Amino acid sequence: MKFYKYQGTGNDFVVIDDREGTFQLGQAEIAHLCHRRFGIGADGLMLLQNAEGYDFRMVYYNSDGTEGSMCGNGGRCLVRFAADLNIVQNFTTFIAIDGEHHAHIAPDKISLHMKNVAKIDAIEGDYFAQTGSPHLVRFTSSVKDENVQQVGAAIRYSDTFKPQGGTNVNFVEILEKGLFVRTYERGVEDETYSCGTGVTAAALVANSVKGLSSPISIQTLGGNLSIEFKGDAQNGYHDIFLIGPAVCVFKGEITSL
Ligand SMILES: N[C@@H](CCC[C@H](N)C(=O)O)C(=O)O
Repeated sequence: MKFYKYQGTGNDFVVIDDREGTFQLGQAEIAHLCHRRFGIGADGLMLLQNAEGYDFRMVYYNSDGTEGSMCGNGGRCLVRFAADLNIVQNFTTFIAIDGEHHAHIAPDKISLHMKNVAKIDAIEGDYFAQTGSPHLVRFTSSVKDENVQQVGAAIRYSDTFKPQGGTNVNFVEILEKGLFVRTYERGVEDETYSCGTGVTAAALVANSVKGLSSPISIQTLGGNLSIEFKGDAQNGYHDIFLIGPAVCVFKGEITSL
């Protein structure tokens, strides 16, 4: 089976062209391919499939092999893949697990339209937003000193989030210009270098609670992103764009599973 490897600010993905609809691997096999010792190594695996009325369908699996909710960086990488395959050029409309998305394509960046966010919830001193995936946002004065793995896992598996299948957890420091965000990702069960739906949640919460205005620059361990949006916490957020680089790293052939 032929595969491609893409990354967007260090959030990395195995990508498969499944327009013929022949992909049949199960959870254990997907987890194996994403394993960084025994497989290709990635935060997730994505399929690009045909979808009537759209340029393509995005199917996203976390690195543990479970089907994930929306992945913002994955969406940006799959748009780049569709452009590399010449399925789309400057603009695309595609369908993902959380509904329709469109994106603008430039050589150095993909601007991905994210779903509207109706509200921000305050939860025990933290904040929660659903940006296609569930995200807790915790402000901190020094994000580099946070134990993202340990504290993130404790929140992800806490009783508060258990009924809804857990949550992703973002630690957010306000910088002179923008935010520095580190994310514990559900389904990877570790910190990733960047999380698109996570930085989107962080930006909207920063607007709602700290008054930062659009566009908001985001620093992650894997590089820089930008979030544009309209609206506010009272009336909800719309026209939200996740903007940043997405590139093909290499391609190859899967020879054993
Ligand atoms: N890396 C992603 C988020 C992926 C979804 C998440 N792990 C989940 O299933 O909750 C992003 O860039 O948004």
